[in-house]
Amino acid sequence: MKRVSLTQYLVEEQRLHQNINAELRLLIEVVARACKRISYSVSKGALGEVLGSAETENIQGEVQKKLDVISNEILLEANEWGGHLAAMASEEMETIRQIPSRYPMGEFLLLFDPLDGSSNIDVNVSIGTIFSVLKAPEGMNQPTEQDFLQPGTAQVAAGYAVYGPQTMLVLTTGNGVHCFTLDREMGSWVLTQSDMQIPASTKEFAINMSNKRHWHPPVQRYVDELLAGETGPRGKDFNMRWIASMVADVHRILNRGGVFMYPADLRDPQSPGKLRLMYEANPMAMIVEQAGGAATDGKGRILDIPPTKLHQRVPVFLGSKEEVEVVTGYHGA
Ligand SMILES: O=P(O)(O)OC[C@H]1O[C@](O)(COP(=O)(O)O)[C@@H](O)[C@@H]1O
Ligand SMILES: [Mg+2]
Ligand SMILES: [Mg+2]
Repeated sequence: MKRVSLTQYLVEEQRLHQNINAELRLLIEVVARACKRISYSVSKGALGEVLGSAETENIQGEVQKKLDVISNEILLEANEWGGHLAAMASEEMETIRQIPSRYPMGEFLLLFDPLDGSSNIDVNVSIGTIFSVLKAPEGMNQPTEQDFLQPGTAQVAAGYAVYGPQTMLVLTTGNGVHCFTLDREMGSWVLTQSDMQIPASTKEFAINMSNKRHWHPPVQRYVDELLAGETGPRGKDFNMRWIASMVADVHRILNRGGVFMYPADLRDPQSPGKLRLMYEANPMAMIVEQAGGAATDGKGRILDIPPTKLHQRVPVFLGSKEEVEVVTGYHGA
């Protein structure tokens, strides 16, 4: 097998499509290097004293795990001196992080969920890192939070690393979705899947069923029909999977299809769901669409949502196109 490294892929992509300039390539390489470091910390577990709670709270009011904090620090430190970024935003930080003035300011904005699936850290189940890249507005002096509030369609790149049995990096720069596997001996990312495609139809769904009694009627109806199986209105049996790490659930769907749902529910009518638009929904929606799938908030395309705040939450329905269309249709879209 001819081995293609991440750098070779990025250089070739620029040669063919002119969509990854040197600054963007550097940014992606720095993020990938940071993910490699996070992967090493994750794999050390108790030996590296990285498990357990940090006993601090993040801006979302969630108790942080040590690895949430460590991963956030790794990504901040790796990116602040690179010269490719104007500023960063993280699920774990209240507001944006400027690049220190001693470093040159670059043309991109980076957003990340440094450690996705925190509840799985201490039980050795797949977790990940999600990132999104936007262009900084032209002529900007010091970036502000407002500069980050761009719709998902404005993303120039999105990706995630999944720390599972293998560590993988899944990336899109708007020209298909490609997967790189970390070769630990060589310390390099090797292209192992090109042009990943999500099958349009599926017999698998992913949702946290324990919230069923709180769901809105369209979600109740949709999932009841799936559960009714072969003799129900859908005429086929569906299987269910729920890992509780979005990265791992989306990675499965990219590989064999499926529909992933995290709806808003009746518990808190003010809260539009659990997942965060800027760090989770937008980058995953870009990846899923680039792989031929669909991603909506039940009403419309996630990538078209105009963000109003950095830590905004949204309902999410994504994956195999036919199923996303059915559940979105039930919301009256
Ligand atoms: O525990 P629940 O309610 O099933 O939620 C699981 C969801 O929450 C998340 O873990 C949120 O991510 P964080 O760990 O980054 O907060 C998703 O990855 C996952 O899909
Ligand atoms: Mg997350
Ligand atoms: Mg997280």
